[in-house]
Amino acid sequence: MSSRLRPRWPANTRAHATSTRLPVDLTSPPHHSDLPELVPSHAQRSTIYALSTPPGKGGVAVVRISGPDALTVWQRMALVRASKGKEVGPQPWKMERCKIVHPVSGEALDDGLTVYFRGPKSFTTEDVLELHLHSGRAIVSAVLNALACIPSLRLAEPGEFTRRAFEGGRLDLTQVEGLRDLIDAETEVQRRAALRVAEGSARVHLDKLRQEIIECSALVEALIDFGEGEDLEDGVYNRAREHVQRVRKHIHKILSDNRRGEILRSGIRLAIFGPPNAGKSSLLNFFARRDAAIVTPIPGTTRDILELSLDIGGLPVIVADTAGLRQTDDLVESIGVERAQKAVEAADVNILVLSLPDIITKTTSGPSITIPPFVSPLLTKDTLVLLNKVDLMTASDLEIATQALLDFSDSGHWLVSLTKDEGTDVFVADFSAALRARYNLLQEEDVNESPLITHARHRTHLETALQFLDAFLQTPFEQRITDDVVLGAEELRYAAQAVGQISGLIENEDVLDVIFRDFCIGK
Ligand SMILES: Nc1nc2c(ncn2[C@@H]2O[C@H](COP(=O)(O)OP(=O)(O)OP(=O)(O)O)[C@@H](O)[C@H]2O)c(=O)[nH]1
Ligand SMILES: [K+]
Ligand SMILES: [Mg+2]
Repeated sequence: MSSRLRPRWPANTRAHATSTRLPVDLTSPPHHSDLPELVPSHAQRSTIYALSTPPGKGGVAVVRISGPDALTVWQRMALVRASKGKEVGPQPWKMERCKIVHPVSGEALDDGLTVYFRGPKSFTTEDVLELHLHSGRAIVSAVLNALACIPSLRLAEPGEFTRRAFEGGRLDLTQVEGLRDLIDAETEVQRRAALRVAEGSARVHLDKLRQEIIECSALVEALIDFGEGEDLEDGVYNRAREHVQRVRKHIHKILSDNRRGEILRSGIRLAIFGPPNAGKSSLLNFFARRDAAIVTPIPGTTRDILELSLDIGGLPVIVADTAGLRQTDDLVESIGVERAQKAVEAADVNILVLSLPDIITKTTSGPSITIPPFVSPLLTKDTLVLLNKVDLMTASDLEIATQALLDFSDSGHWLVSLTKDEGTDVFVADFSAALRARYNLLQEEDVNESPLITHARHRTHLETALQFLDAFLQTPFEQRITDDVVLGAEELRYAAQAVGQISGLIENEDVLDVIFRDFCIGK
């Protein structure tokens, strides 16, 4: 065996590799084991506590305690009536009625319930105690103050319970994000998608992907171990190459998802646009079911963009009402028109509102539709079109108009009267169906096909992985022999590492801090 290749991961290969060949410099060192140690020693851990339910008056408040002294807290603060012959101690995973008392004075603070979760079978994987109290300001603050009297305890940081669950290996980072998205979910679609991720759908998928890359790198490493100089088996190398090509294709497919997961998580950006007085603000108010925007018969009423986060047919949609598009000398209005154009370009979905009587013209050769000049540049094949004010049309005019509309829009158009509430039911049903179709949510079950990328962070790491795989594929076999097979294996390792980072393997502290900071205290 070549002595140059014998040490599998010489300390200097990384420096060589990152400075000359690799597309991205990952500052973390290459890992020898596939699964870096995630579980830190619990020995020096402090015991944390916090109120885990919203503060204020209510049925129940839950104070959560996690860490090595959870049991001590039970012993000092939970007064259980001991039945004869029974040993007094918490029965793990069972709710027990007790008096909650002050650990120093012994004064009764509340009559409540406790549950003791013995680690590692708990949310944080540590010993966890839950105190279920009556929810009231004085009760909760008395109990929190009492806990503060136990010297080894401290108040939890935001998201610290979840962070411990992550560090204990109970959740990977996608599950942590899924859990946060679940709590933040405002629509059915968001709730279902987040629940799937929290349950580990992305974790499983990514784990498999990472394993596949590791298998590729094992094949290449086999060459390093057994290859004899010029006689390296090209069969093995080609097998690895084919395998890498498959993985590359898979990642590429995940990345070409039209940002579906991210859009569903943060909301579909919908811009309402059209000429003045078409009924754009009326449409926003219709979606919102309240008078959110000013509606008047004066053209140019809306000047600035008005955005609302709404639930439309179970989908999260951020709806923007915009200024009517027209040529104007009014400075304020012209800024509004400019903003409207930008909003249309930035939106995920656009809906054009037109006043039907205003766009139908009767010519000698029959009726025709005229799209106002300011509007037509923004009209694309994906634009949805709402033809409003049908109540102002006579039945015969409407029939003529319908004929003229046949080939009007690829993505669908609807005839409505927003003031008379005509055609609006069909419109809402069709409109949300069109959105669902666009985001692959045709059936309820399709949500179970939850998107893999729900955060920009995931996309970044997958793109990095793709770059490493490409770097590997760029070098042909012949060059590998004379060049450096170790480098090829390393490129694959970096790719595996990048995928692993999505799950939180070797994610850096700053990134973790940002992710957990968005949780509230007690979660
Ligand atoms: N007859 C009739 N009038 C309508 C209908 N929808 C809206 N209108 C009226 O049309 C006028 C303009 O409506 P808006 O919602 O303010 O129109 P807009 O497109 O937001 O107008 P700008 O903000 O000025 O660009 C108001 O007087 C509405 O009451 C409809 O279906 N039928
Ligand atoms: K108006
Ligand atoms: Mg308006």
